[in-house]
Amino acid sequence: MTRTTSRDQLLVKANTLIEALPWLAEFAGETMVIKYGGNAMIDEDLKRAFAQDIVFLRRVGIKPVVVHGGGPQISSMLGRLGIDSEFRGGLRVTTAEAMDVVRMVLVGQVGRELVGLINAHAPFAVGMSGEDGGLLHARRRGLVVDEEEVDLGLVGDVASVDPAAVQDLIEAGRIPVVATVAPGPDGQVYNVNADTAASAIAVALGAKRLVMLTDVAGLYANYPDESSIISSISASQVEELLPSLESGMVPKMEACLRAVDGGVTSATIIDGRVPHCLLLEVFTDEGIGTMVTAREQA
Ligand SMILES: Nc1ncnc2c1ncn2[C@@H]1O[C@H](COP(=O)(O)OP(=O)(O)O)[C@@H](O)[C@H]1O
Ligand SMILES: CC(=O)N[C@@H](CCC(=O)OP(=O)(O)O)C(=O)O
Repeated sequence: MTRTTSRDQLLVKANTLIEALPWLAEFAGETMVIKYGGNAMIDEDLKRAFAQDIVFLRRVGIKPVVVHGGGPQISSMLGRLGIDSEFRGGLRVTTAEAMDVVRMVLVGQVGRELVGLINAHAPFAVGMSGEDGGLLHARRRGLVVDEEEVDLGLVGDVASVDPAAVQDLIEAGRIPVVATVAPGPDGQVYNVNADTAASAIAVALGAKRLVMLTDVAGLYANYPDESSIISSISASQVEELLPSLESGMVPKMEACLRAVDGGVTSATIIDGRVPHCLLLEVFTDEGIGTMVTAREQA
């Protein structure tokens, strides 16, 4: 067989690999929490590319922990079952009936699918939920809109994280894949927003990075004005922007803030619609998406 790749093409390939070199050194042995949003799970090729990226991280000595969402998948199942649901402040108002569906879809459907996609490469992935090994404990989450308390039903905030079960899996060379439902003090299971849970888990694990895949190119200062995309922003600047943000971006930016305030070096949102976005973010100099960094020192 004759080789058809030109010398220039070979050079581009070699340069791409070499560009990764400092990042491989920087992140080897570090824990990275990757939040995979339901809106980024749009087609089979993208999901397979995501699984490849996760296995890539693991193969180069990074310790990936996947925390997944599944909002659109939950909405679709609720629709099929004829159960209404609405969002307030980016959070799903969750009745007891809806909670059964949330748990079924996140643990039994989305989580299973991701485990299968990763394990098509090697048997690394182990699925779990916030209920397993006491990973997450929830408390009822309140929301105030226009100075009025909104009842979100069975929506939980993270009260505490016990990362031991996740650490055991990491030590064994596994990749934990976490669905974000969690028990409360009353024994009731709560629906925890996946951004919120990913951030709390990243802090508890002392993760180096939190990376969140979603369905936009990043944070826009003035959404959806494309020219207002932000590549890097400090936690204090995010805090100033928060009151002007809408829908799913509110819990997402709050989660980024909590992560960097809790010691995670950076929290980045990236465009999950771009194939291999995770590799591009972690192993290229420019990265993609919006990186939230620690507050400026006073
Ligand atoms: N300022 C903003 N910048 C980017 N996206 C925004 C902004 N304000 C609101 N959004 C919305 O937030 C959505 C992402 O949040 P969400 O739907 O919760 O995603 P995911 O399922 O990935 O967690 C985007 O699709 C976009 O419609
Ligand atoms: C309280 C709350 O809103 N929970 C989310 C949990 C799933 C999630 O967060 O999914 P994404 O990451 O895909 O948005 C929900 O019910 O949709």
